[in-house]
Amino acid sequence: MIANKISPKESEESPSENYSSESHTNGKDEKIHLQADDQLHRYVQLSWEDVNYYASAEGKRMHILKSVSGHANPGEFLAIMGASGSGKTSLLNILANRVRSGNKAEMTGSIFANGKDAKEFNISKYAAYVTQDDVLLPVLTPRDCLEFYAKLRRPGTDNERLAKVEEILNDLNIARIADNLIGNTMIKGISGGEKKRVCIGIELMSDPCIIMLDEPTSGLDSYNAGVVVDLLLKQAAKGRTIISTIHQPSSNVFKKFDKLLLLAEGNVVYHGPCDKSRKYFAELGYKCPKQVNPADYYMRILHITNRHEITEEEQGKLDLFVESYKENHVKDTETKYELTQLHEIESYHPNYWVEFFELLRRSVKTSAKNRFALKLRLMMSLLIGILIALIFNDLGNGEKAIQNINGVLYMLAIWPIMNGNGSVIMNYYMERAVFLKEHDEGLYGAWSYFLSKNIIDLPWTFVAAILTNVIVYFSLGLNLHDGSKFMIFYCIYVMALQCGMGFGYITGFLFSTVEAAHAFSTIVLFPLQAFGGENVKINSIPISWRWITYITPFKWVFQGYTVNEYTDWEKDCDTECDPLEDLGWSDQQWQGIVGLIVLSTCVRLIAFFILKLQTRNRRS
Ligand SMILES: Nc1ncnc2c1ncn2[C@@H]1O[C@H](COP(=O)(O)OP(=O)(O)OP(=O)(O)O)[C@@H](O)[C@H]1O
Repeated sequence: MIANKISPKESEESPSENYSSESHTNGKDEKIHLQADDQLHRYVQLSWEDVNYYASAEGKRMHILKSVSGHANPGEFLAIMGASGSGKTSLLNILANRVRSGNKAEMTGSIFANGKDAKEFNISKYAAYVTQDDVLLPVLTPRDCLEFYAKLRRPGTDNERLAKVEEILNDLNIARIADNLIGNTMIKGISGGEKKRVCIGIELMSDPCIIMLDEPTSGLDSYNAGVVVDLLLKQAAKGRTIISTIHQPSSNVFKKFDKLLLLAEGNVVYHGPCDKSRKYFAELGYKCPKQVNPADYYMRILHITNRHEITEEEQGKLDLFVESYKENHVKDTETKYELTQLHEIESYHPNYWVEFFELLRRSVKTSAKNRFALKLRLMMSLLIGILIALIFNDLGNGEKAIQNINGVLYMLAIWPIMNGNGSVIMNYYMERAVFLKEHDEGLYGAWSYFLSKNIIDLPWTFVAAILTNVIVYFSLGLNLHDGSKFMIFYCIYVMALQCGMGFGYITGFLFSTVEAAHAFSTIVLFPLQAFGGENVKINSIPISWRWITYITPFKWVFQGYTVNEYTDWEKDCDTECDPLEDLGWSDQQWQGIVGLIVLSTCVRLIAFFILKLQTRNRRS
């Protein structure tokens, strides 16, 4: 075999943009050439030199990767193996350009793609990354997922996109289950191996030259692990470069890998053909018995019980492996594929409206397919309506009626705000991981996502509101002076739901766990209820605290309801009572409504600002 090392300088000097020199092969004609006019169809050899990675945690600086060098060829499957904590994922993330040097982490070294320094262009345009967790929406089908990605990642006509979806479904052997729900622990769906194939399919949608995968077989039985590896080998056979971290492969799976990179405590201890690894370790005095899985054997000999207190024996073994590798390793970058100079390519980006429309379409699908959530929401609205109607069954007359009506109206102010807030938090956390992944990948922007969420919320708020409103309003006989009274009441209720949802978005976007979001929204909304005008009269709130009445949605909703109810009120009242004056506000209907609109708008703008800030921080 011919060992060679090609510097980026050499490649730049290459006259025909062909970076591979004649010395690569016995003759140029043996190379597999690029398909004509297909810019995406590049064969990419990734190599990395002297990569060091340091990270700080709890005041300690750790040297995670120690002068790691290596390469991955097009048409080959490179498996990165090593004990837990050896640095496999760190290396993969660095190669995928997912690690930035900063306060807590520092990375040195160079990465080249076909000889060109990856700092000079964005390697992620050529590479796809499949995370260890399957980040998918459980209520969609594999076809839904692929079609969504096809729309946002692929140029061309709809027919061409659909043809690509079919091609990938067939390639990955998931056409048979393409219309089944993906599922999760609550919803019965496709198997773990099939989910992993959907994740790979999603990445194939952008025709990547390199596919990087973080432990794609973890959690799968040996049969399914074999299926996933076979499918990846099929992709390698098309000239793609496959780099994958692998945890405990079976012997059957192990022998399928073309190349192996073994890490121990951040050091490379073997990098070369997988089938030659047995011989290599045998020569060092560590002969893997015939009937033993080499992957298990290597893990055993490389195992370190406690990396903070390495024993002498462990250190001796580690030194032997590291030094032997340094002395004996011969770099073999020969490949049968034509390697051309890479340059920055423009990824396909549809305009905002396409992003928005596709997100909206997906939200409609997820809402329609999530029948349980839909039924639950409707049942809740119905039950709350019936409960309030039963509790306030007899409103009475005079001052008693005022007290009861205030009570029922205040409950109808609290419920939609709390309900809107809670439902948004629950919904957002169900899809948060998917949103963040897709946004990080640049599939769509925060604006398209936020707008689509706000639009999809609308029909639900109208339906949920009408159920509760009709039951309560008519069974209790609230003000029916004319038809507009009910409509105003209904609109205020819908706006209250919308405002509550806005609060839900703020807390959802602020916190990374659903528990923290619920706790925070309770801490904020609960005290705000006290300033709504029913518990403590506005006039008796100290002046220095009165500003809170402007930012509490409960007050604006309650004011809107009460003005609507008590103007043209037809209940008997013995005393000279004026319920509105008593509450501390005028009979101007517009005040409550305008207050609510302004507050809802501010809340949504704040939510969007937080989302934008969070997503921008993540991307950078
Ligand atoms: N940003 C970071 N901050 C602190 N420690 C880190 C960071 N990145 C990696 N590490 C530490 O570096 C070591 C290697 O991590 P890495 O995830 O790369 O290992 P791994 O071989 O993939 O392990 P596993 O197989 O368990 O996933 C671990 O001890 C990990 O805790």
